[in-house]
Amino acid sequence: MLDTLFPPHCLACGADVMQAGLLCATCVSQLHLITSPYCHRCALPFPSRAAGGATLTCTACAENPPPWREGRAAMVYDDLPRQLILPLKYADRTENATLLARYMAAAARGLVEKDSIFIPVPLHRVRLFTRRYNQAALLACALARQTGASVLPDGLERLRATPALKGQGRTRRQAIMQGVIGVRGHRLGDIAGRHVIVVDDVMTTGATLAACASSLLRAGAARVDVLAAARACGQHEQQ
Ligand SMILES: O=P(O)(O)OC[C@H]1O[C@@H](O)[C@H](O)[C@@H]1O
Repeated sequence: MLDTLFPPHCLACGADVMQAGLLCATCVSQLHLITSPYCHRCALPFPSRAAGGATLTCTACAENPPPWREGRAAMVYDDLPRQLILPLKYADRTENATLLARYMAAAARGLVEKDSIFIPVPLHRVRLFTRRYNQAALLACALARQTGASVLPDGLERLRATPALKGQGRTRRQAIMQGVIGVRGHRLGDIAGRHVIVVDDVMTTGATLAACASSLLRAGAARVDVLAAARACGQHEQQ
């Protein structure tokens, strides 16, 4: 009945689909899912297994290892993921989180244990007030529903408002994120000794996820991994 009144549409292009919450076949074929081989620290796809060396680690991560243990991302951040993530972030298309989380859960296979906790990258309270929701928290909650692991949507907080990272290089992004993320005091007991997976929509340089991972490790998390819906790389790095 509802499908007759509101026929389901592809979440990216709007074409008719059989079931709500999905992509049409054409859009699915445009997704570049990140499958092996990729850098195990930052999820950067490698052109070949040999390119990652014996440890499957990219040069940037080998030279400057990130604070987290493993990094995964579901897809390359190119045109199609942009059509899902930007509306999720800026146009109230919150239903896109469920679909993206499905791809993220697949990318995180083998990483999520039943006692793992998903914690989203936090928004500053002013940004949260204007946007009314945190897109990373929606992804983390959908991941928890889909995997059976737990979620702490308010585990981390952004201690001060930061300028947009779009268009900024790695060094500037790291400087902007310095000391910006903290663990909420009332969540310290939930985090100490636990395996945490930090969740975000996009990983570009990893500066944001690194700030989160460092705070969680300082707060006593036993292990921190990171999981993004999309990994910006190459010509798609500016977002
Ligand atoms: O910190 P890096 O990985 O450079 O940039 C990714 C961040 O920049 C934001 O737009 C994204 O939502 C994400 O939080």
